[in-house]
Amino acid sequence: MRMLYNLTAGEPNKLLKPALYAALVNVVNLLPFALAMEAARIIVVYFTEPGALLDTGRLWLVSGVLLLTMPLMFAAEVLAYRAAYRGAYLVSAAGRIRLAEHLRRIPLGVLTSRNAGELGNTLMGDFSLVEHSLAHLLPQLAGALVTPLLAFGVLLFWDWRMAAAMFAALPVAALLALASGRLQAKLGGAHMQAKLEAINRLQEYLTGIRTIKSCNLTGGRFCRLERSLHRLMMAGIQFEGLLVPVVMAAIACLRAGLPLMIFTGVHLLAGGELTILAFASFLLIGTRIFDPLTTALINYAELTYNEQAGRRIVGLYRQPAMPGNSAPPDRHDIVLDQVTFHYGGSAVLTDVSLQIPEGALTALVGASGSGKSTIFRLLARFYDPQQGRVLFGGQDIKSIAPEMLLQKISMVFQDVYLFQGTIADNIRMGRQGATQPEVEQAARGACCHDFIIRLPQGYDTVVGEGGCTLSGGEKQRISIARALLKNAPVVLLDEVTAALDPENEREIQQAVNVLVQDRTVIVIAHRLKTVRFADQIVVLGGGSIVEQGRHDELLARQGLYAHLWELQQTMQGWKLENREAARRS
Ligand SMILES: Nc1ncnc2c1ncn2[C@@H]1O[C@H](COP(=O)(O)OP(=O)(O)OP(=O)(O)O)[C@@H](O)[C@H]1O
Repeated sequence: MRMLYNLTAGEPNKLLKPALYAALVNVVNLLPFALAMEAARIIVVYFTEPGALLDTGRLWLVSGVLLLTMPLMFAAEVLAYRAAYRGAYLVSAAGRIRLAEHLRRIPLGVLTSRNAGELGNTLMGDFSLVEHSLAHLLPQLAGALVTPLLAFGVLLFWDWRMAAAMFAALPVAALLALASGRLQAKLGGAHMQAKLEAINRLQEYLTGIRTIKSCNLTGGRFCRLERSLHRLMMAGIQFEGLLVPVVMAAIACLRAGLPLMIFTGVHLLAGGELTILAFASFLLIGTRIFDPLTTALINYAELTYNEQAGRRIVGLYRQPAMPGNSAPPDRHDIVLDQVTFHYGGSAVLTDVSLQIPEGALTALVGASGSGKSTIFRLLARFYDPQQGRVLFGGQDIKSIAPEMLLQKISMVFQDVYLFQGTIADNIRMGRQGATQPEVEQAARGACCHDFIIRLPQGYDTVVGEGGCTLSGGEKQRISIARALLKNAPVVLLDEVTAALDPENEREIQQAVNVLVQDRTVIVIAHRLKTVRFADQIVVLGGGSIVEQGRHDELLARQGLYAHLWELQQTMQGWKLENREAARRS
């Protein structure tokens, strides 16, 4: 039952209709066979019973009915085909959307613990295997079992000795099939693992191709990919090589029923315990009955492999979504109340308490790895803290629906991802349904209108994968335009001007100034001079808040902030001196 549940990606009820139709097809397909048997009986009677006449009237009737069964078989096949395909495509299409939706609602940590290639494979590859099982394998299996079961019932009634001989080897074949299922699960798991690793290596190779080329790593990196592809090949060979003999042995066992039945038939015939007609009928049935059973055996082996794909899908469905379904309040102050958080290892934040007033600019500073981005992730509820609370407008954010919370927050990161589509579409991601003038107004505010209209297709220029490439500064301004269009009351800003040329920096600073007006702003500052005028500066270190206050207060305290400030001032001087020295030499 669990296998069926997994194979249908948690929707076994969707299998009912296709399986019923498949069984119907198999029953209808028995009709010509039964009619042929009746024709054979009429002819045998004519030849074996002295003085018997050839019943041509009945033979005509049998032929007529046989003709009529053809459209019936056709109709049954079409119905079964449609039921199977529709059911399968509906399950996979709706399932993919449902899973993608669900992924949005589960903690980011669950997703980042898996590779993007692995998730992509589940959404596409695993659903394809489920689709194939639903459209072909399961209906075929259901149908393939109906015919022999029916036949066994009829034959048992007719002559139990012949029926028993015909199916004598079935239990051994069934045991071998179960063993092949186990083997399939084990080897199939290893094969799937090798496949996922190859997908991940391929993705790594393609994503990092620029770095690989620039570092001249082509040889080394290609080896990694080549090794994983080789492992995949070996896993495939092992999988097929070990499994095929077991499946073939099960099929051979099954087919051994035919000679067994013939021996029994000859023995009974010689003893006068079986008529020629019965023997001929058993022979006829015997040559046909093992084909569906062979199909069932092969399908079972394949289904065991596909079940793992279904199990991965069901496993993701079962990941609990983040709790909370109430709307966020209208207040926009934020509080971290004794927050402790870790990603699975040691704590990144320990007992951190922080008040972020509404409408104020709060800057987070500290050494690399001190937990600045982690605080962002907690505020946006990508993760929930293990201890303590994050309060948004006085309300615990665990009770707020994640997507409703995100409506209140705009985020601008250093790494901007542009989706495949036009520039207008990319800005409109801030607010779906925004009009073209609204998009342009946001672009003007973010100082990107001028460069956009200089592009060949203006706002309709395609960017992202395969599209036009924008510079880092241009991408950042697009992401600020998105945030402006979203018009959220809280802005999380990862210092976006780092590593930009002065012209870009000036434009972005201008755009940021528009974005942060009258909003609650939390900014991660890498260069302290950019947040000199913040309402409060929070200095992080060793997983907790080391200092907190305004720029001047912190400088006067002569603590970590003053030290960092001093360091950054010296760094600038050092660079200039060295350039000067380089010029002189
Ligand atoms: N997804 C993750 N899984 C495990 N550990 C993580 C994860 N993200 C961050 N960390 C670890 O948590 C610590 C804090 O990381 P975080 O990104 O919050 O620091 P940061 O102050 O923003 O650093 P930077 O200034 O370099 O961006 C680091 O030691 C980092 O290695």
